[in-house]
Amino acid sequence: MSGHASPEGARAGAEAQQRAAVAVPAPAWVPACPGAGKTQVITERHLSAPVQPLRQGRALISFTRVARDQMARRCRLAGRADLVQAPHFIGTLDSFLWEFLVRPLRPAQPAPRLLESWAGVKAPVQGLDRELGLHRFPLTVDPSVKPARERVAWDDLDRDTRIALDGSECSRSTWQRKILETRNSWCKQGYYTGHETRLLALWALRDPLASGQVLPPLLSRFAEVVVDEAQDCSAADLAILKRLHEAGLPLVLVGDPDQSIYAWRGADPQALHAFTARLGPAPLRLTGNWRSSPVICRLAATLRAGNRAPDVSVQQHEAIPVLLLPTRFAATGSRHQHALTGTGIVEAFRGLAQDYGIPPDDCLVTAYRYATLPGITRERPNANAITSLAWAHTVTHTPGAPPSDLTRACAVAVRALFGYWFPDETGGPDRICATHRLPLSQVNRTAFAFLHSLPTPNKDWGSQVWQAMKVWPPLPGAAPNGTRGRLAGRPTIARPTPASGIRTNTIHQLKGDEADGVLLLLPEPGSVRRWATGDPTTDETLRVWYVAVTRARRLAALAVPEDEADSLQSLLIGRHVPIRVV
Ligand SMILES: Nc1ncnc2c1ncn2[C@@H]1O[C@H](COP(=O)(O)OP(=O)(O)OP(=O)(O)O)[C@@H](O)[C@H]1O
Repeated sequence: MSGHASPEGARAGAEAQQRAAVAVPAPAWVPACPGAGKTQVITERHLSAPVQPLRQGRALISFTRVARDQMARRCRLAGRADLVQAPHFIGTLDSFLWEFLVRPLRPAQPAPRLLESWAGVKAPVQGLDRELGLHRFPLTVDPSVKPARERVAWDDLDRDTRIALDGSECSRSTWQRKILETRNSWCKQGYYTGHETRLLALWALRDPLASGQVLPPLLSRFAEVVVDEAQDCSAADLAILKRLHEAGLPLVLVGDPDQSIYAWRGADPQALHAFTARLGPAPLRLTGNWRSSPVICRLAATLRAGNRAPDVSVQQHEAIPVLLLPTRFAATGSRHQHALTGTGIVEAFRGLAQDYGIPPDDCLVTAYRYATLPGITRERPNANAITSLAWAHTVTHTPGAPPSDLTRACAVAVRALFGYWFPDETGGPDRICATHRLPLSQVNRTAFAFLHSLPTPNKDWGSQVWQAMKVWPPLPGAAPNGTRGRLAGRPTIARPTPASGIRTNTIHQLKGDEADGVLLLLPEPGSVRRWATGDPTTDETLRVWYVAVTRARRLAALAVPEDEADSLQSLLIGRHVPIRVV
């Protein structure tokens, strides 16, 4: 679209690209820039399906439940609730593989269940010199060997788990054996997560007998499978998709390789490139950015591989410069200080955004790591049980907490109470409820009331929680046994921040999101050198920053250590990015 000098030309060009992507026959590869309207294109493609009942459907696959819900909502809003139901399918890749390649081959009893993570059940790895939850050990699949090999992703352990393991006398291979043993025993009880789903899907597609069972129903059900955010596919995901493609399932992959930020979880840009090259005659590119201003498109171009020209900004023509905020970073996020005014960095950003007419609820503050974000209380993914419960407690005392957080908080409390009330039962909460005929609504109400009644987390919270657990009226069937189920340790409590009205989240959590104003915190010393000299092809951190700045519609702001501000300013001026140091 580089030939479209006028705004009208740019818009017409971007619209033509979108129309072409809506209509391209499968198999196809649609690489798209940030803000290209990928979700829009995929939904339009789906909405173009005839209204009469179809023998075959379309599957729309995404990586997050948020994206899934968004696509389903758009279909309903367009008056096409039929497109959300069979023979169509809208869901995550995990649930698609589970539904069509894995579950049909599992024994009917115990009823197979797909868990979001092992954190959903009480699954301790026991028998070694310390006990750690199974969910703390990420597993990966190597699809290049047959049968596909799995292993613990030791490099991806969180800090707490690494520290716990460093103190263990047992070797990594002993741990791995125990971890896989524990996992296998849960699979025998019918529980699986996305990892086992991939492993079993690969096996099913490679085994002639199994694939003879699962492929024909899949091929007859779907005329097309569209995969959104294809850059997030792991090597195992791609191996599965490749098999499906070879079996004749028409695939459309849509994605932005520059936004590939899951290498740590196995995403493999090279494998994606090799696979998509075989998909269609030529990629169908979307190069118009409907979200961001030209200044933001310029800024983003400095963070991506290949020195390509900035994307065309389709509908935003305001020239708010990039704001550069020299910052005194502190060890905790809530103490970061704006150097010029001495106020908190979020407060400073809030004022600046307001000067441009952007209200706080249209702003986002983001950083690579939770730890460096101003500390709204968030659920840490691998926290120990007492810290998770402290998080859950905070959620129930936060006015306007999002419903998804409340649901999770309730689940954390159910796990804690069930651990004490049903210490001998090995199944997940769903199975315990079924065994004791406990209605889920009653369980949730009880857990919520218990959580709400707890004192504010403090250093003696562990014993206070324990006292509260012991006296809370138990549900029918409860059989506590001594101190089993007592939550050990002290909670790690996030520092509450004064309500700024601004959303904060890590960049990985912001995928697909957008806001008028975005502040990216870059507290790590050396960030500017990395920006200037790093190669986004190999340096994932630069791609993560790319995702962050491309969330912004009108205003992008960067907080960097005071002594690095000058170099970032020169770097951006050298790349023709309008900038204002504030
Ligand atoms: N044809 C269009 N007309 C008007 N607005 C559009 C059009 N296409 C997309 N948009 C808007 O542009 C913004 C970006 O779209 P969307 O979120 O679908 O992009 P995306 O390709 O998924 O981006 P990313 O990968 O960066 O998350 C949205 O606000 C969307 O409503």
